[in-house]
Amino acid sequence: MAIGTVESVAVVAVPFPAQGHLNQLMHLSLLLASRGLDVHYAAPPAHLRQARLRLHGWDPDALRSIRFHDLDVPAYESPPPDPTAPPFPSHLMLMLESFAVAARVPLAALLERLSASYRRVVVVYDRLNSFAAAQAARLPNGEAFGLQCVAMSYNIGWLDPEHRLVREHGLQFHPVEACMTKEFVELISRAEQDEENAASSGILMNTSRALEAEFIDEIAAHPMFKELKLFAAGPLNPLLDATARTPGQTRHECMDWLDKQPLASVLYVSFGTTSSLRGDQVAELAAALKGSKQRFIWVLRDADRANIFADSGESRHAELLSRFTAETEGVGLVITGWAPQLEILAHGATAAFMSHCGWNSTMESLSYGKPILAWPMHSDQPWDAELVCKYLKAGLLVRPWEKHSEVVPAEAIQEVIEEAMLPEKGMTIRRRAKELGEAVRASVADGGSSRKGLDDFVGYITR
Ligand SMILES: O=c1ccn([C@@H]2O[C@H](COP(=O)(O)OP(=O)(O)O[C@H]3O[C@H](CO)[C@@H](O)[C@H](O)[C@H]3O)[C@@H](O)[C@H]2O)c(=O)[nH]1
Repeated sequence: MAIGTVESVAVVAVPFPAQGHLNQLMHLSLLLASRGLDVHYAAPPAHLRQARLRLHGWDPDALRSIRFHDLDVPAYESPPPDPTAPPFPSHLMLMLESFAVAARVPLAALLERLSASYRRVVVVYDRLNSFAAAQAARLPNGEAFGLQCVAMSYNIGWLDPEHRLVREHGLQFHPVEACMTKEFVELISRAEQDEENAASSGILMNTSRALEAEFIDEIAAHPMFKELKLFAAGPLNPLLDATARTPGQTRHECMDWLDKQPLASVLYVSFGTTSSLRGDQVAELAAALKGSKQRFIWVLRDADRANIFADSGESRHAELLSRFTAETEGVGLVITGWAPQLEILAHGATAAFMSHCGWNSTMESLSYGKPILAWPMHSDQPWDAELVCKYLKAGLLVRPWEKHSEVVPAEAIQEVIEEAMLPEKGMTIRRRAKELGEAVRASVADGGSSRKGLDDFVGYITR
């Protein structure tokens, strides 16, 4: 597509500044750039750096196909997470509030500049950043689409926790106020209001009909959504092949260890980038991993700070770790830095994923056909755990949400690990996850529903 002519279309991606969101718009941006579109990705400087540094599943050279723009926001505090507090990442709120207010001005300036040289400016904003839709609406040639970064079925429960589909499938939608802070519920409500006022054209969904077809159809018919164009185009995360290698990237040392393990023998344990386990819970999990005698890779890190570069990288579990790694040498690995999650999940030696059920981890695990040992921590995660365990039947619950303020004892964790990992016991969920993995991969292949979703989106914005 020609650059800088009035004939062309510019896509401007405006991610919410937290890892689980930065990466989804980054994957989408790279997919759109690979279709020849001019893609601009705008975020505060530290978050641009973070998104590029933690790019996964893509050759880093692909980043050259996107133009990055700083959305300068005033300095914000970047405190460490408090592992003794409830697990919601409240330490990010100062930055998130400051971003929502301050990013409007530099974004408006960027959009005005682009508006003058492109036929159409398409703003794809994270739905938590609906202020960006309002900025697009001010342009004579602007159009806005929201990116839904969580499960589409989550919207059903949010709109109506007693919805027919929730009831019919025997699912439970836990009240949002019980899963996140009041401040964050307010932030979401403001975003919803902004989105409604800005009259966005539609929503792109990072989900696949292979997982959520009936929820997607229900949303499409809902009065709040039926005027919108909906495109289910997920998973946006790259699907690596069986070699589990990302072209152009240096392989993490844990992959050499995985190469030496038998097929489907390793449990991968990680809780994403917004949860920190209490010290006593870490000790119980360590005892369960050791007691289960299963091979494992455990990513033991605290939640990200608002500015990840303000973190020294030191682990508060150094003492436990030195003992634990000696006791489990040869059986497992602990990673305290950034783990190559996509490569680990793609690898044939990985059998299952103990996860907090962030939507990325859920999609990534299922797209690689790996069952989930679900241990939700906050926000949409309790719903994702319901979806995975009860609806898709590709997981086991480690801890029901009702017990979220309790420490889960080692015996209970170990029992679930054994159920999932031992050949005869875990067979059902492993088989089901494999089937889903195949269906998800088919949906992004030629002729698949998610491939069509992305094609339709590109066709629409370049009309
Ligand atoms: O060492 C690590 C740790 C994480 N990841 C990646 O980081 C992302 C983490 O995202 P996710 O699994 O969604 O967890 P969170 O970071 O907790 O995500 C936040 O954002 C999600 C999308 O909105 C929500 O579903 C979650 O509830 C919310 O906590 C995934 O792509 C992982 O592959 C790595 O590659 N290496």
